[in-house]
Amino acid sequence: MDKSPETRHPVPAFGWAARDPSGQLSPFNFSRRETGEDDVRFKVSYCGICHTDLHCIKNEWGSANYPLIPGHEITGVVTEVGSKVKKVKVGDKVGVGCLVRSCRTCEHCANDYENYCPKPVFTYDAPDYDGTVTYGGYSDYMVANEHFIIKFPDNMPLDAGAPLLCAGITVYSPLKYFGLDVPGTHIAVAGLGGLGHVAVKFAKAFGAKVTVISTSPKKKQEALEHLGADYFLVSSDQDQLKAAKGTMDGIIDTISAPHSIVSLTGLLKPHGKLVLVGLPEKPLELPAFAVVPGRKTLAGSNIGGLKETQEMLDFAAKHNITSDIEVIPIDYVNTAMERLAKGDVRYRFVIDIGNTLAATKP
Ligand SMILES: NC(=O)c1ccc[n+]([C@@H]2O[C@H](COP(=O)([O-])OP(=O)(O)OC[C@H]3O[C@@H](n4cnc5c(N)ncnc54)[C@H](O)[C@@H]3O)[C@@H](O)[C@H]2O)c1
Ligand SMILES: [Zn+2]
Ligand SMILES: [Zn+2]
Repeated sequence: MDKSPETRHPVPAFGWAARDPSGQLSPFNFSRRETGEDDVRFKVSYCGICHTDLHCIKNEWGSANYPLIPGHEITGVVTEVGSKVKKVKVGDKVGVGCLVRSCRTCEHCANDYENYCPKPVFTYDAPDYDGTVTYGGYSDYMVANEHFIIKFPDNMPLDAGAPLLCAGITVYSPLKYFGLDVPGTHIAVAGLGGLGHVAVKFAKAFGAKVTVISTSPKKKQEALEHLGADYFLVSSDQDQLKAAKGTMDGIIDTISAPHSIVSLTGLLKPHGKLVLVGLPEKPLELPAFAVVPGRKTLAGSNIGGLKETQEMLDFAAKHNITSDIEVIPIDYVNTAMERLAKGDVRYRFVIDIGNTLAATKP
């Protein structure tokens, strides 16, 4: 097989790629496949910057292959559909999240959990079934099988809606699955970044009482007044942790860096559930005493299936939930990554691909 990214497929494409673990992104010519009979092609309008993009371009999980075009919160407008496509038509507003293929035959795919398929193809830096590598949404056009296309409701904006395709579903899915979507439940959200701030919005929409757990006291006023959280807890404040001990039904842990599990499980009621969605690059320490007394559950959750992603987006549209975003041009992306590493973003960077990418083409 032709290994050159530029000529591997018939359709020329352009994006920004990282070339090595410095994570610096720069213009990159590559190629995409033609629109197959089950495929949808769309012009990318916006792409969110997930912390996973940052972990990946810097090879923090040790699995990166370069050149790597990140981006899995991708929205745009359909430009071409294959002959068998029924879901959408040219001109429709659509999105693609973290997955672009799965086996579609295993028990997990059959149960709409493509995200737990043993043969998933992630949207970037993943081997596709034809042996080529996937490239993400910091690029001009996307092409994907219609099953992996999410339809955008009319009132859901393509910019502030984009982060829901990863951040949104990643927190919505565990709230539902672990029974934390019940009115009156006390939920904590640990880490108030891209995932965390939408977790607060979904938990409030489910009728929960919400505590934000953050390292930064500076975020308190905004969490309470703007995001609608009920309480705010500074994770380093032992007195506050003590006062909140044993009060929570569930915690969605979105923290991207190594941190203490035991100080979080201590906040749970007996039978409470701590659900990890953040993916720090180093192992977390788990003393048995964190979960055995009180029969607590420590669980994980990874994005969501396609049916649930559509359900999440429709729910968000109905409840006016979008991400709080800072829209940036593509040539700001390296600065945005530095700021994201420091937690300096309210709360998601979204790249204006549609209006800024083409001008950077060499
Ligand atoms: N499981 C999944 O399906 C999934 C999906 C998307 C992202 N992720 C992972 O989730 C994590 C968060 O992603 P994001 O895009 O929201 O990142 P983000 O950088 O926007 O948010 C992370 C937040 O955690 C805060 N934080 C760091 N250390 C903390 C501590 N000790 N206590 C409290 N807060 C702390 C940061 O200040 C930041 O606000 C990343 O590791 C990412 O890779 C997982
Ligand atoms: Zn993501
Ligand atoms: Zn499968």
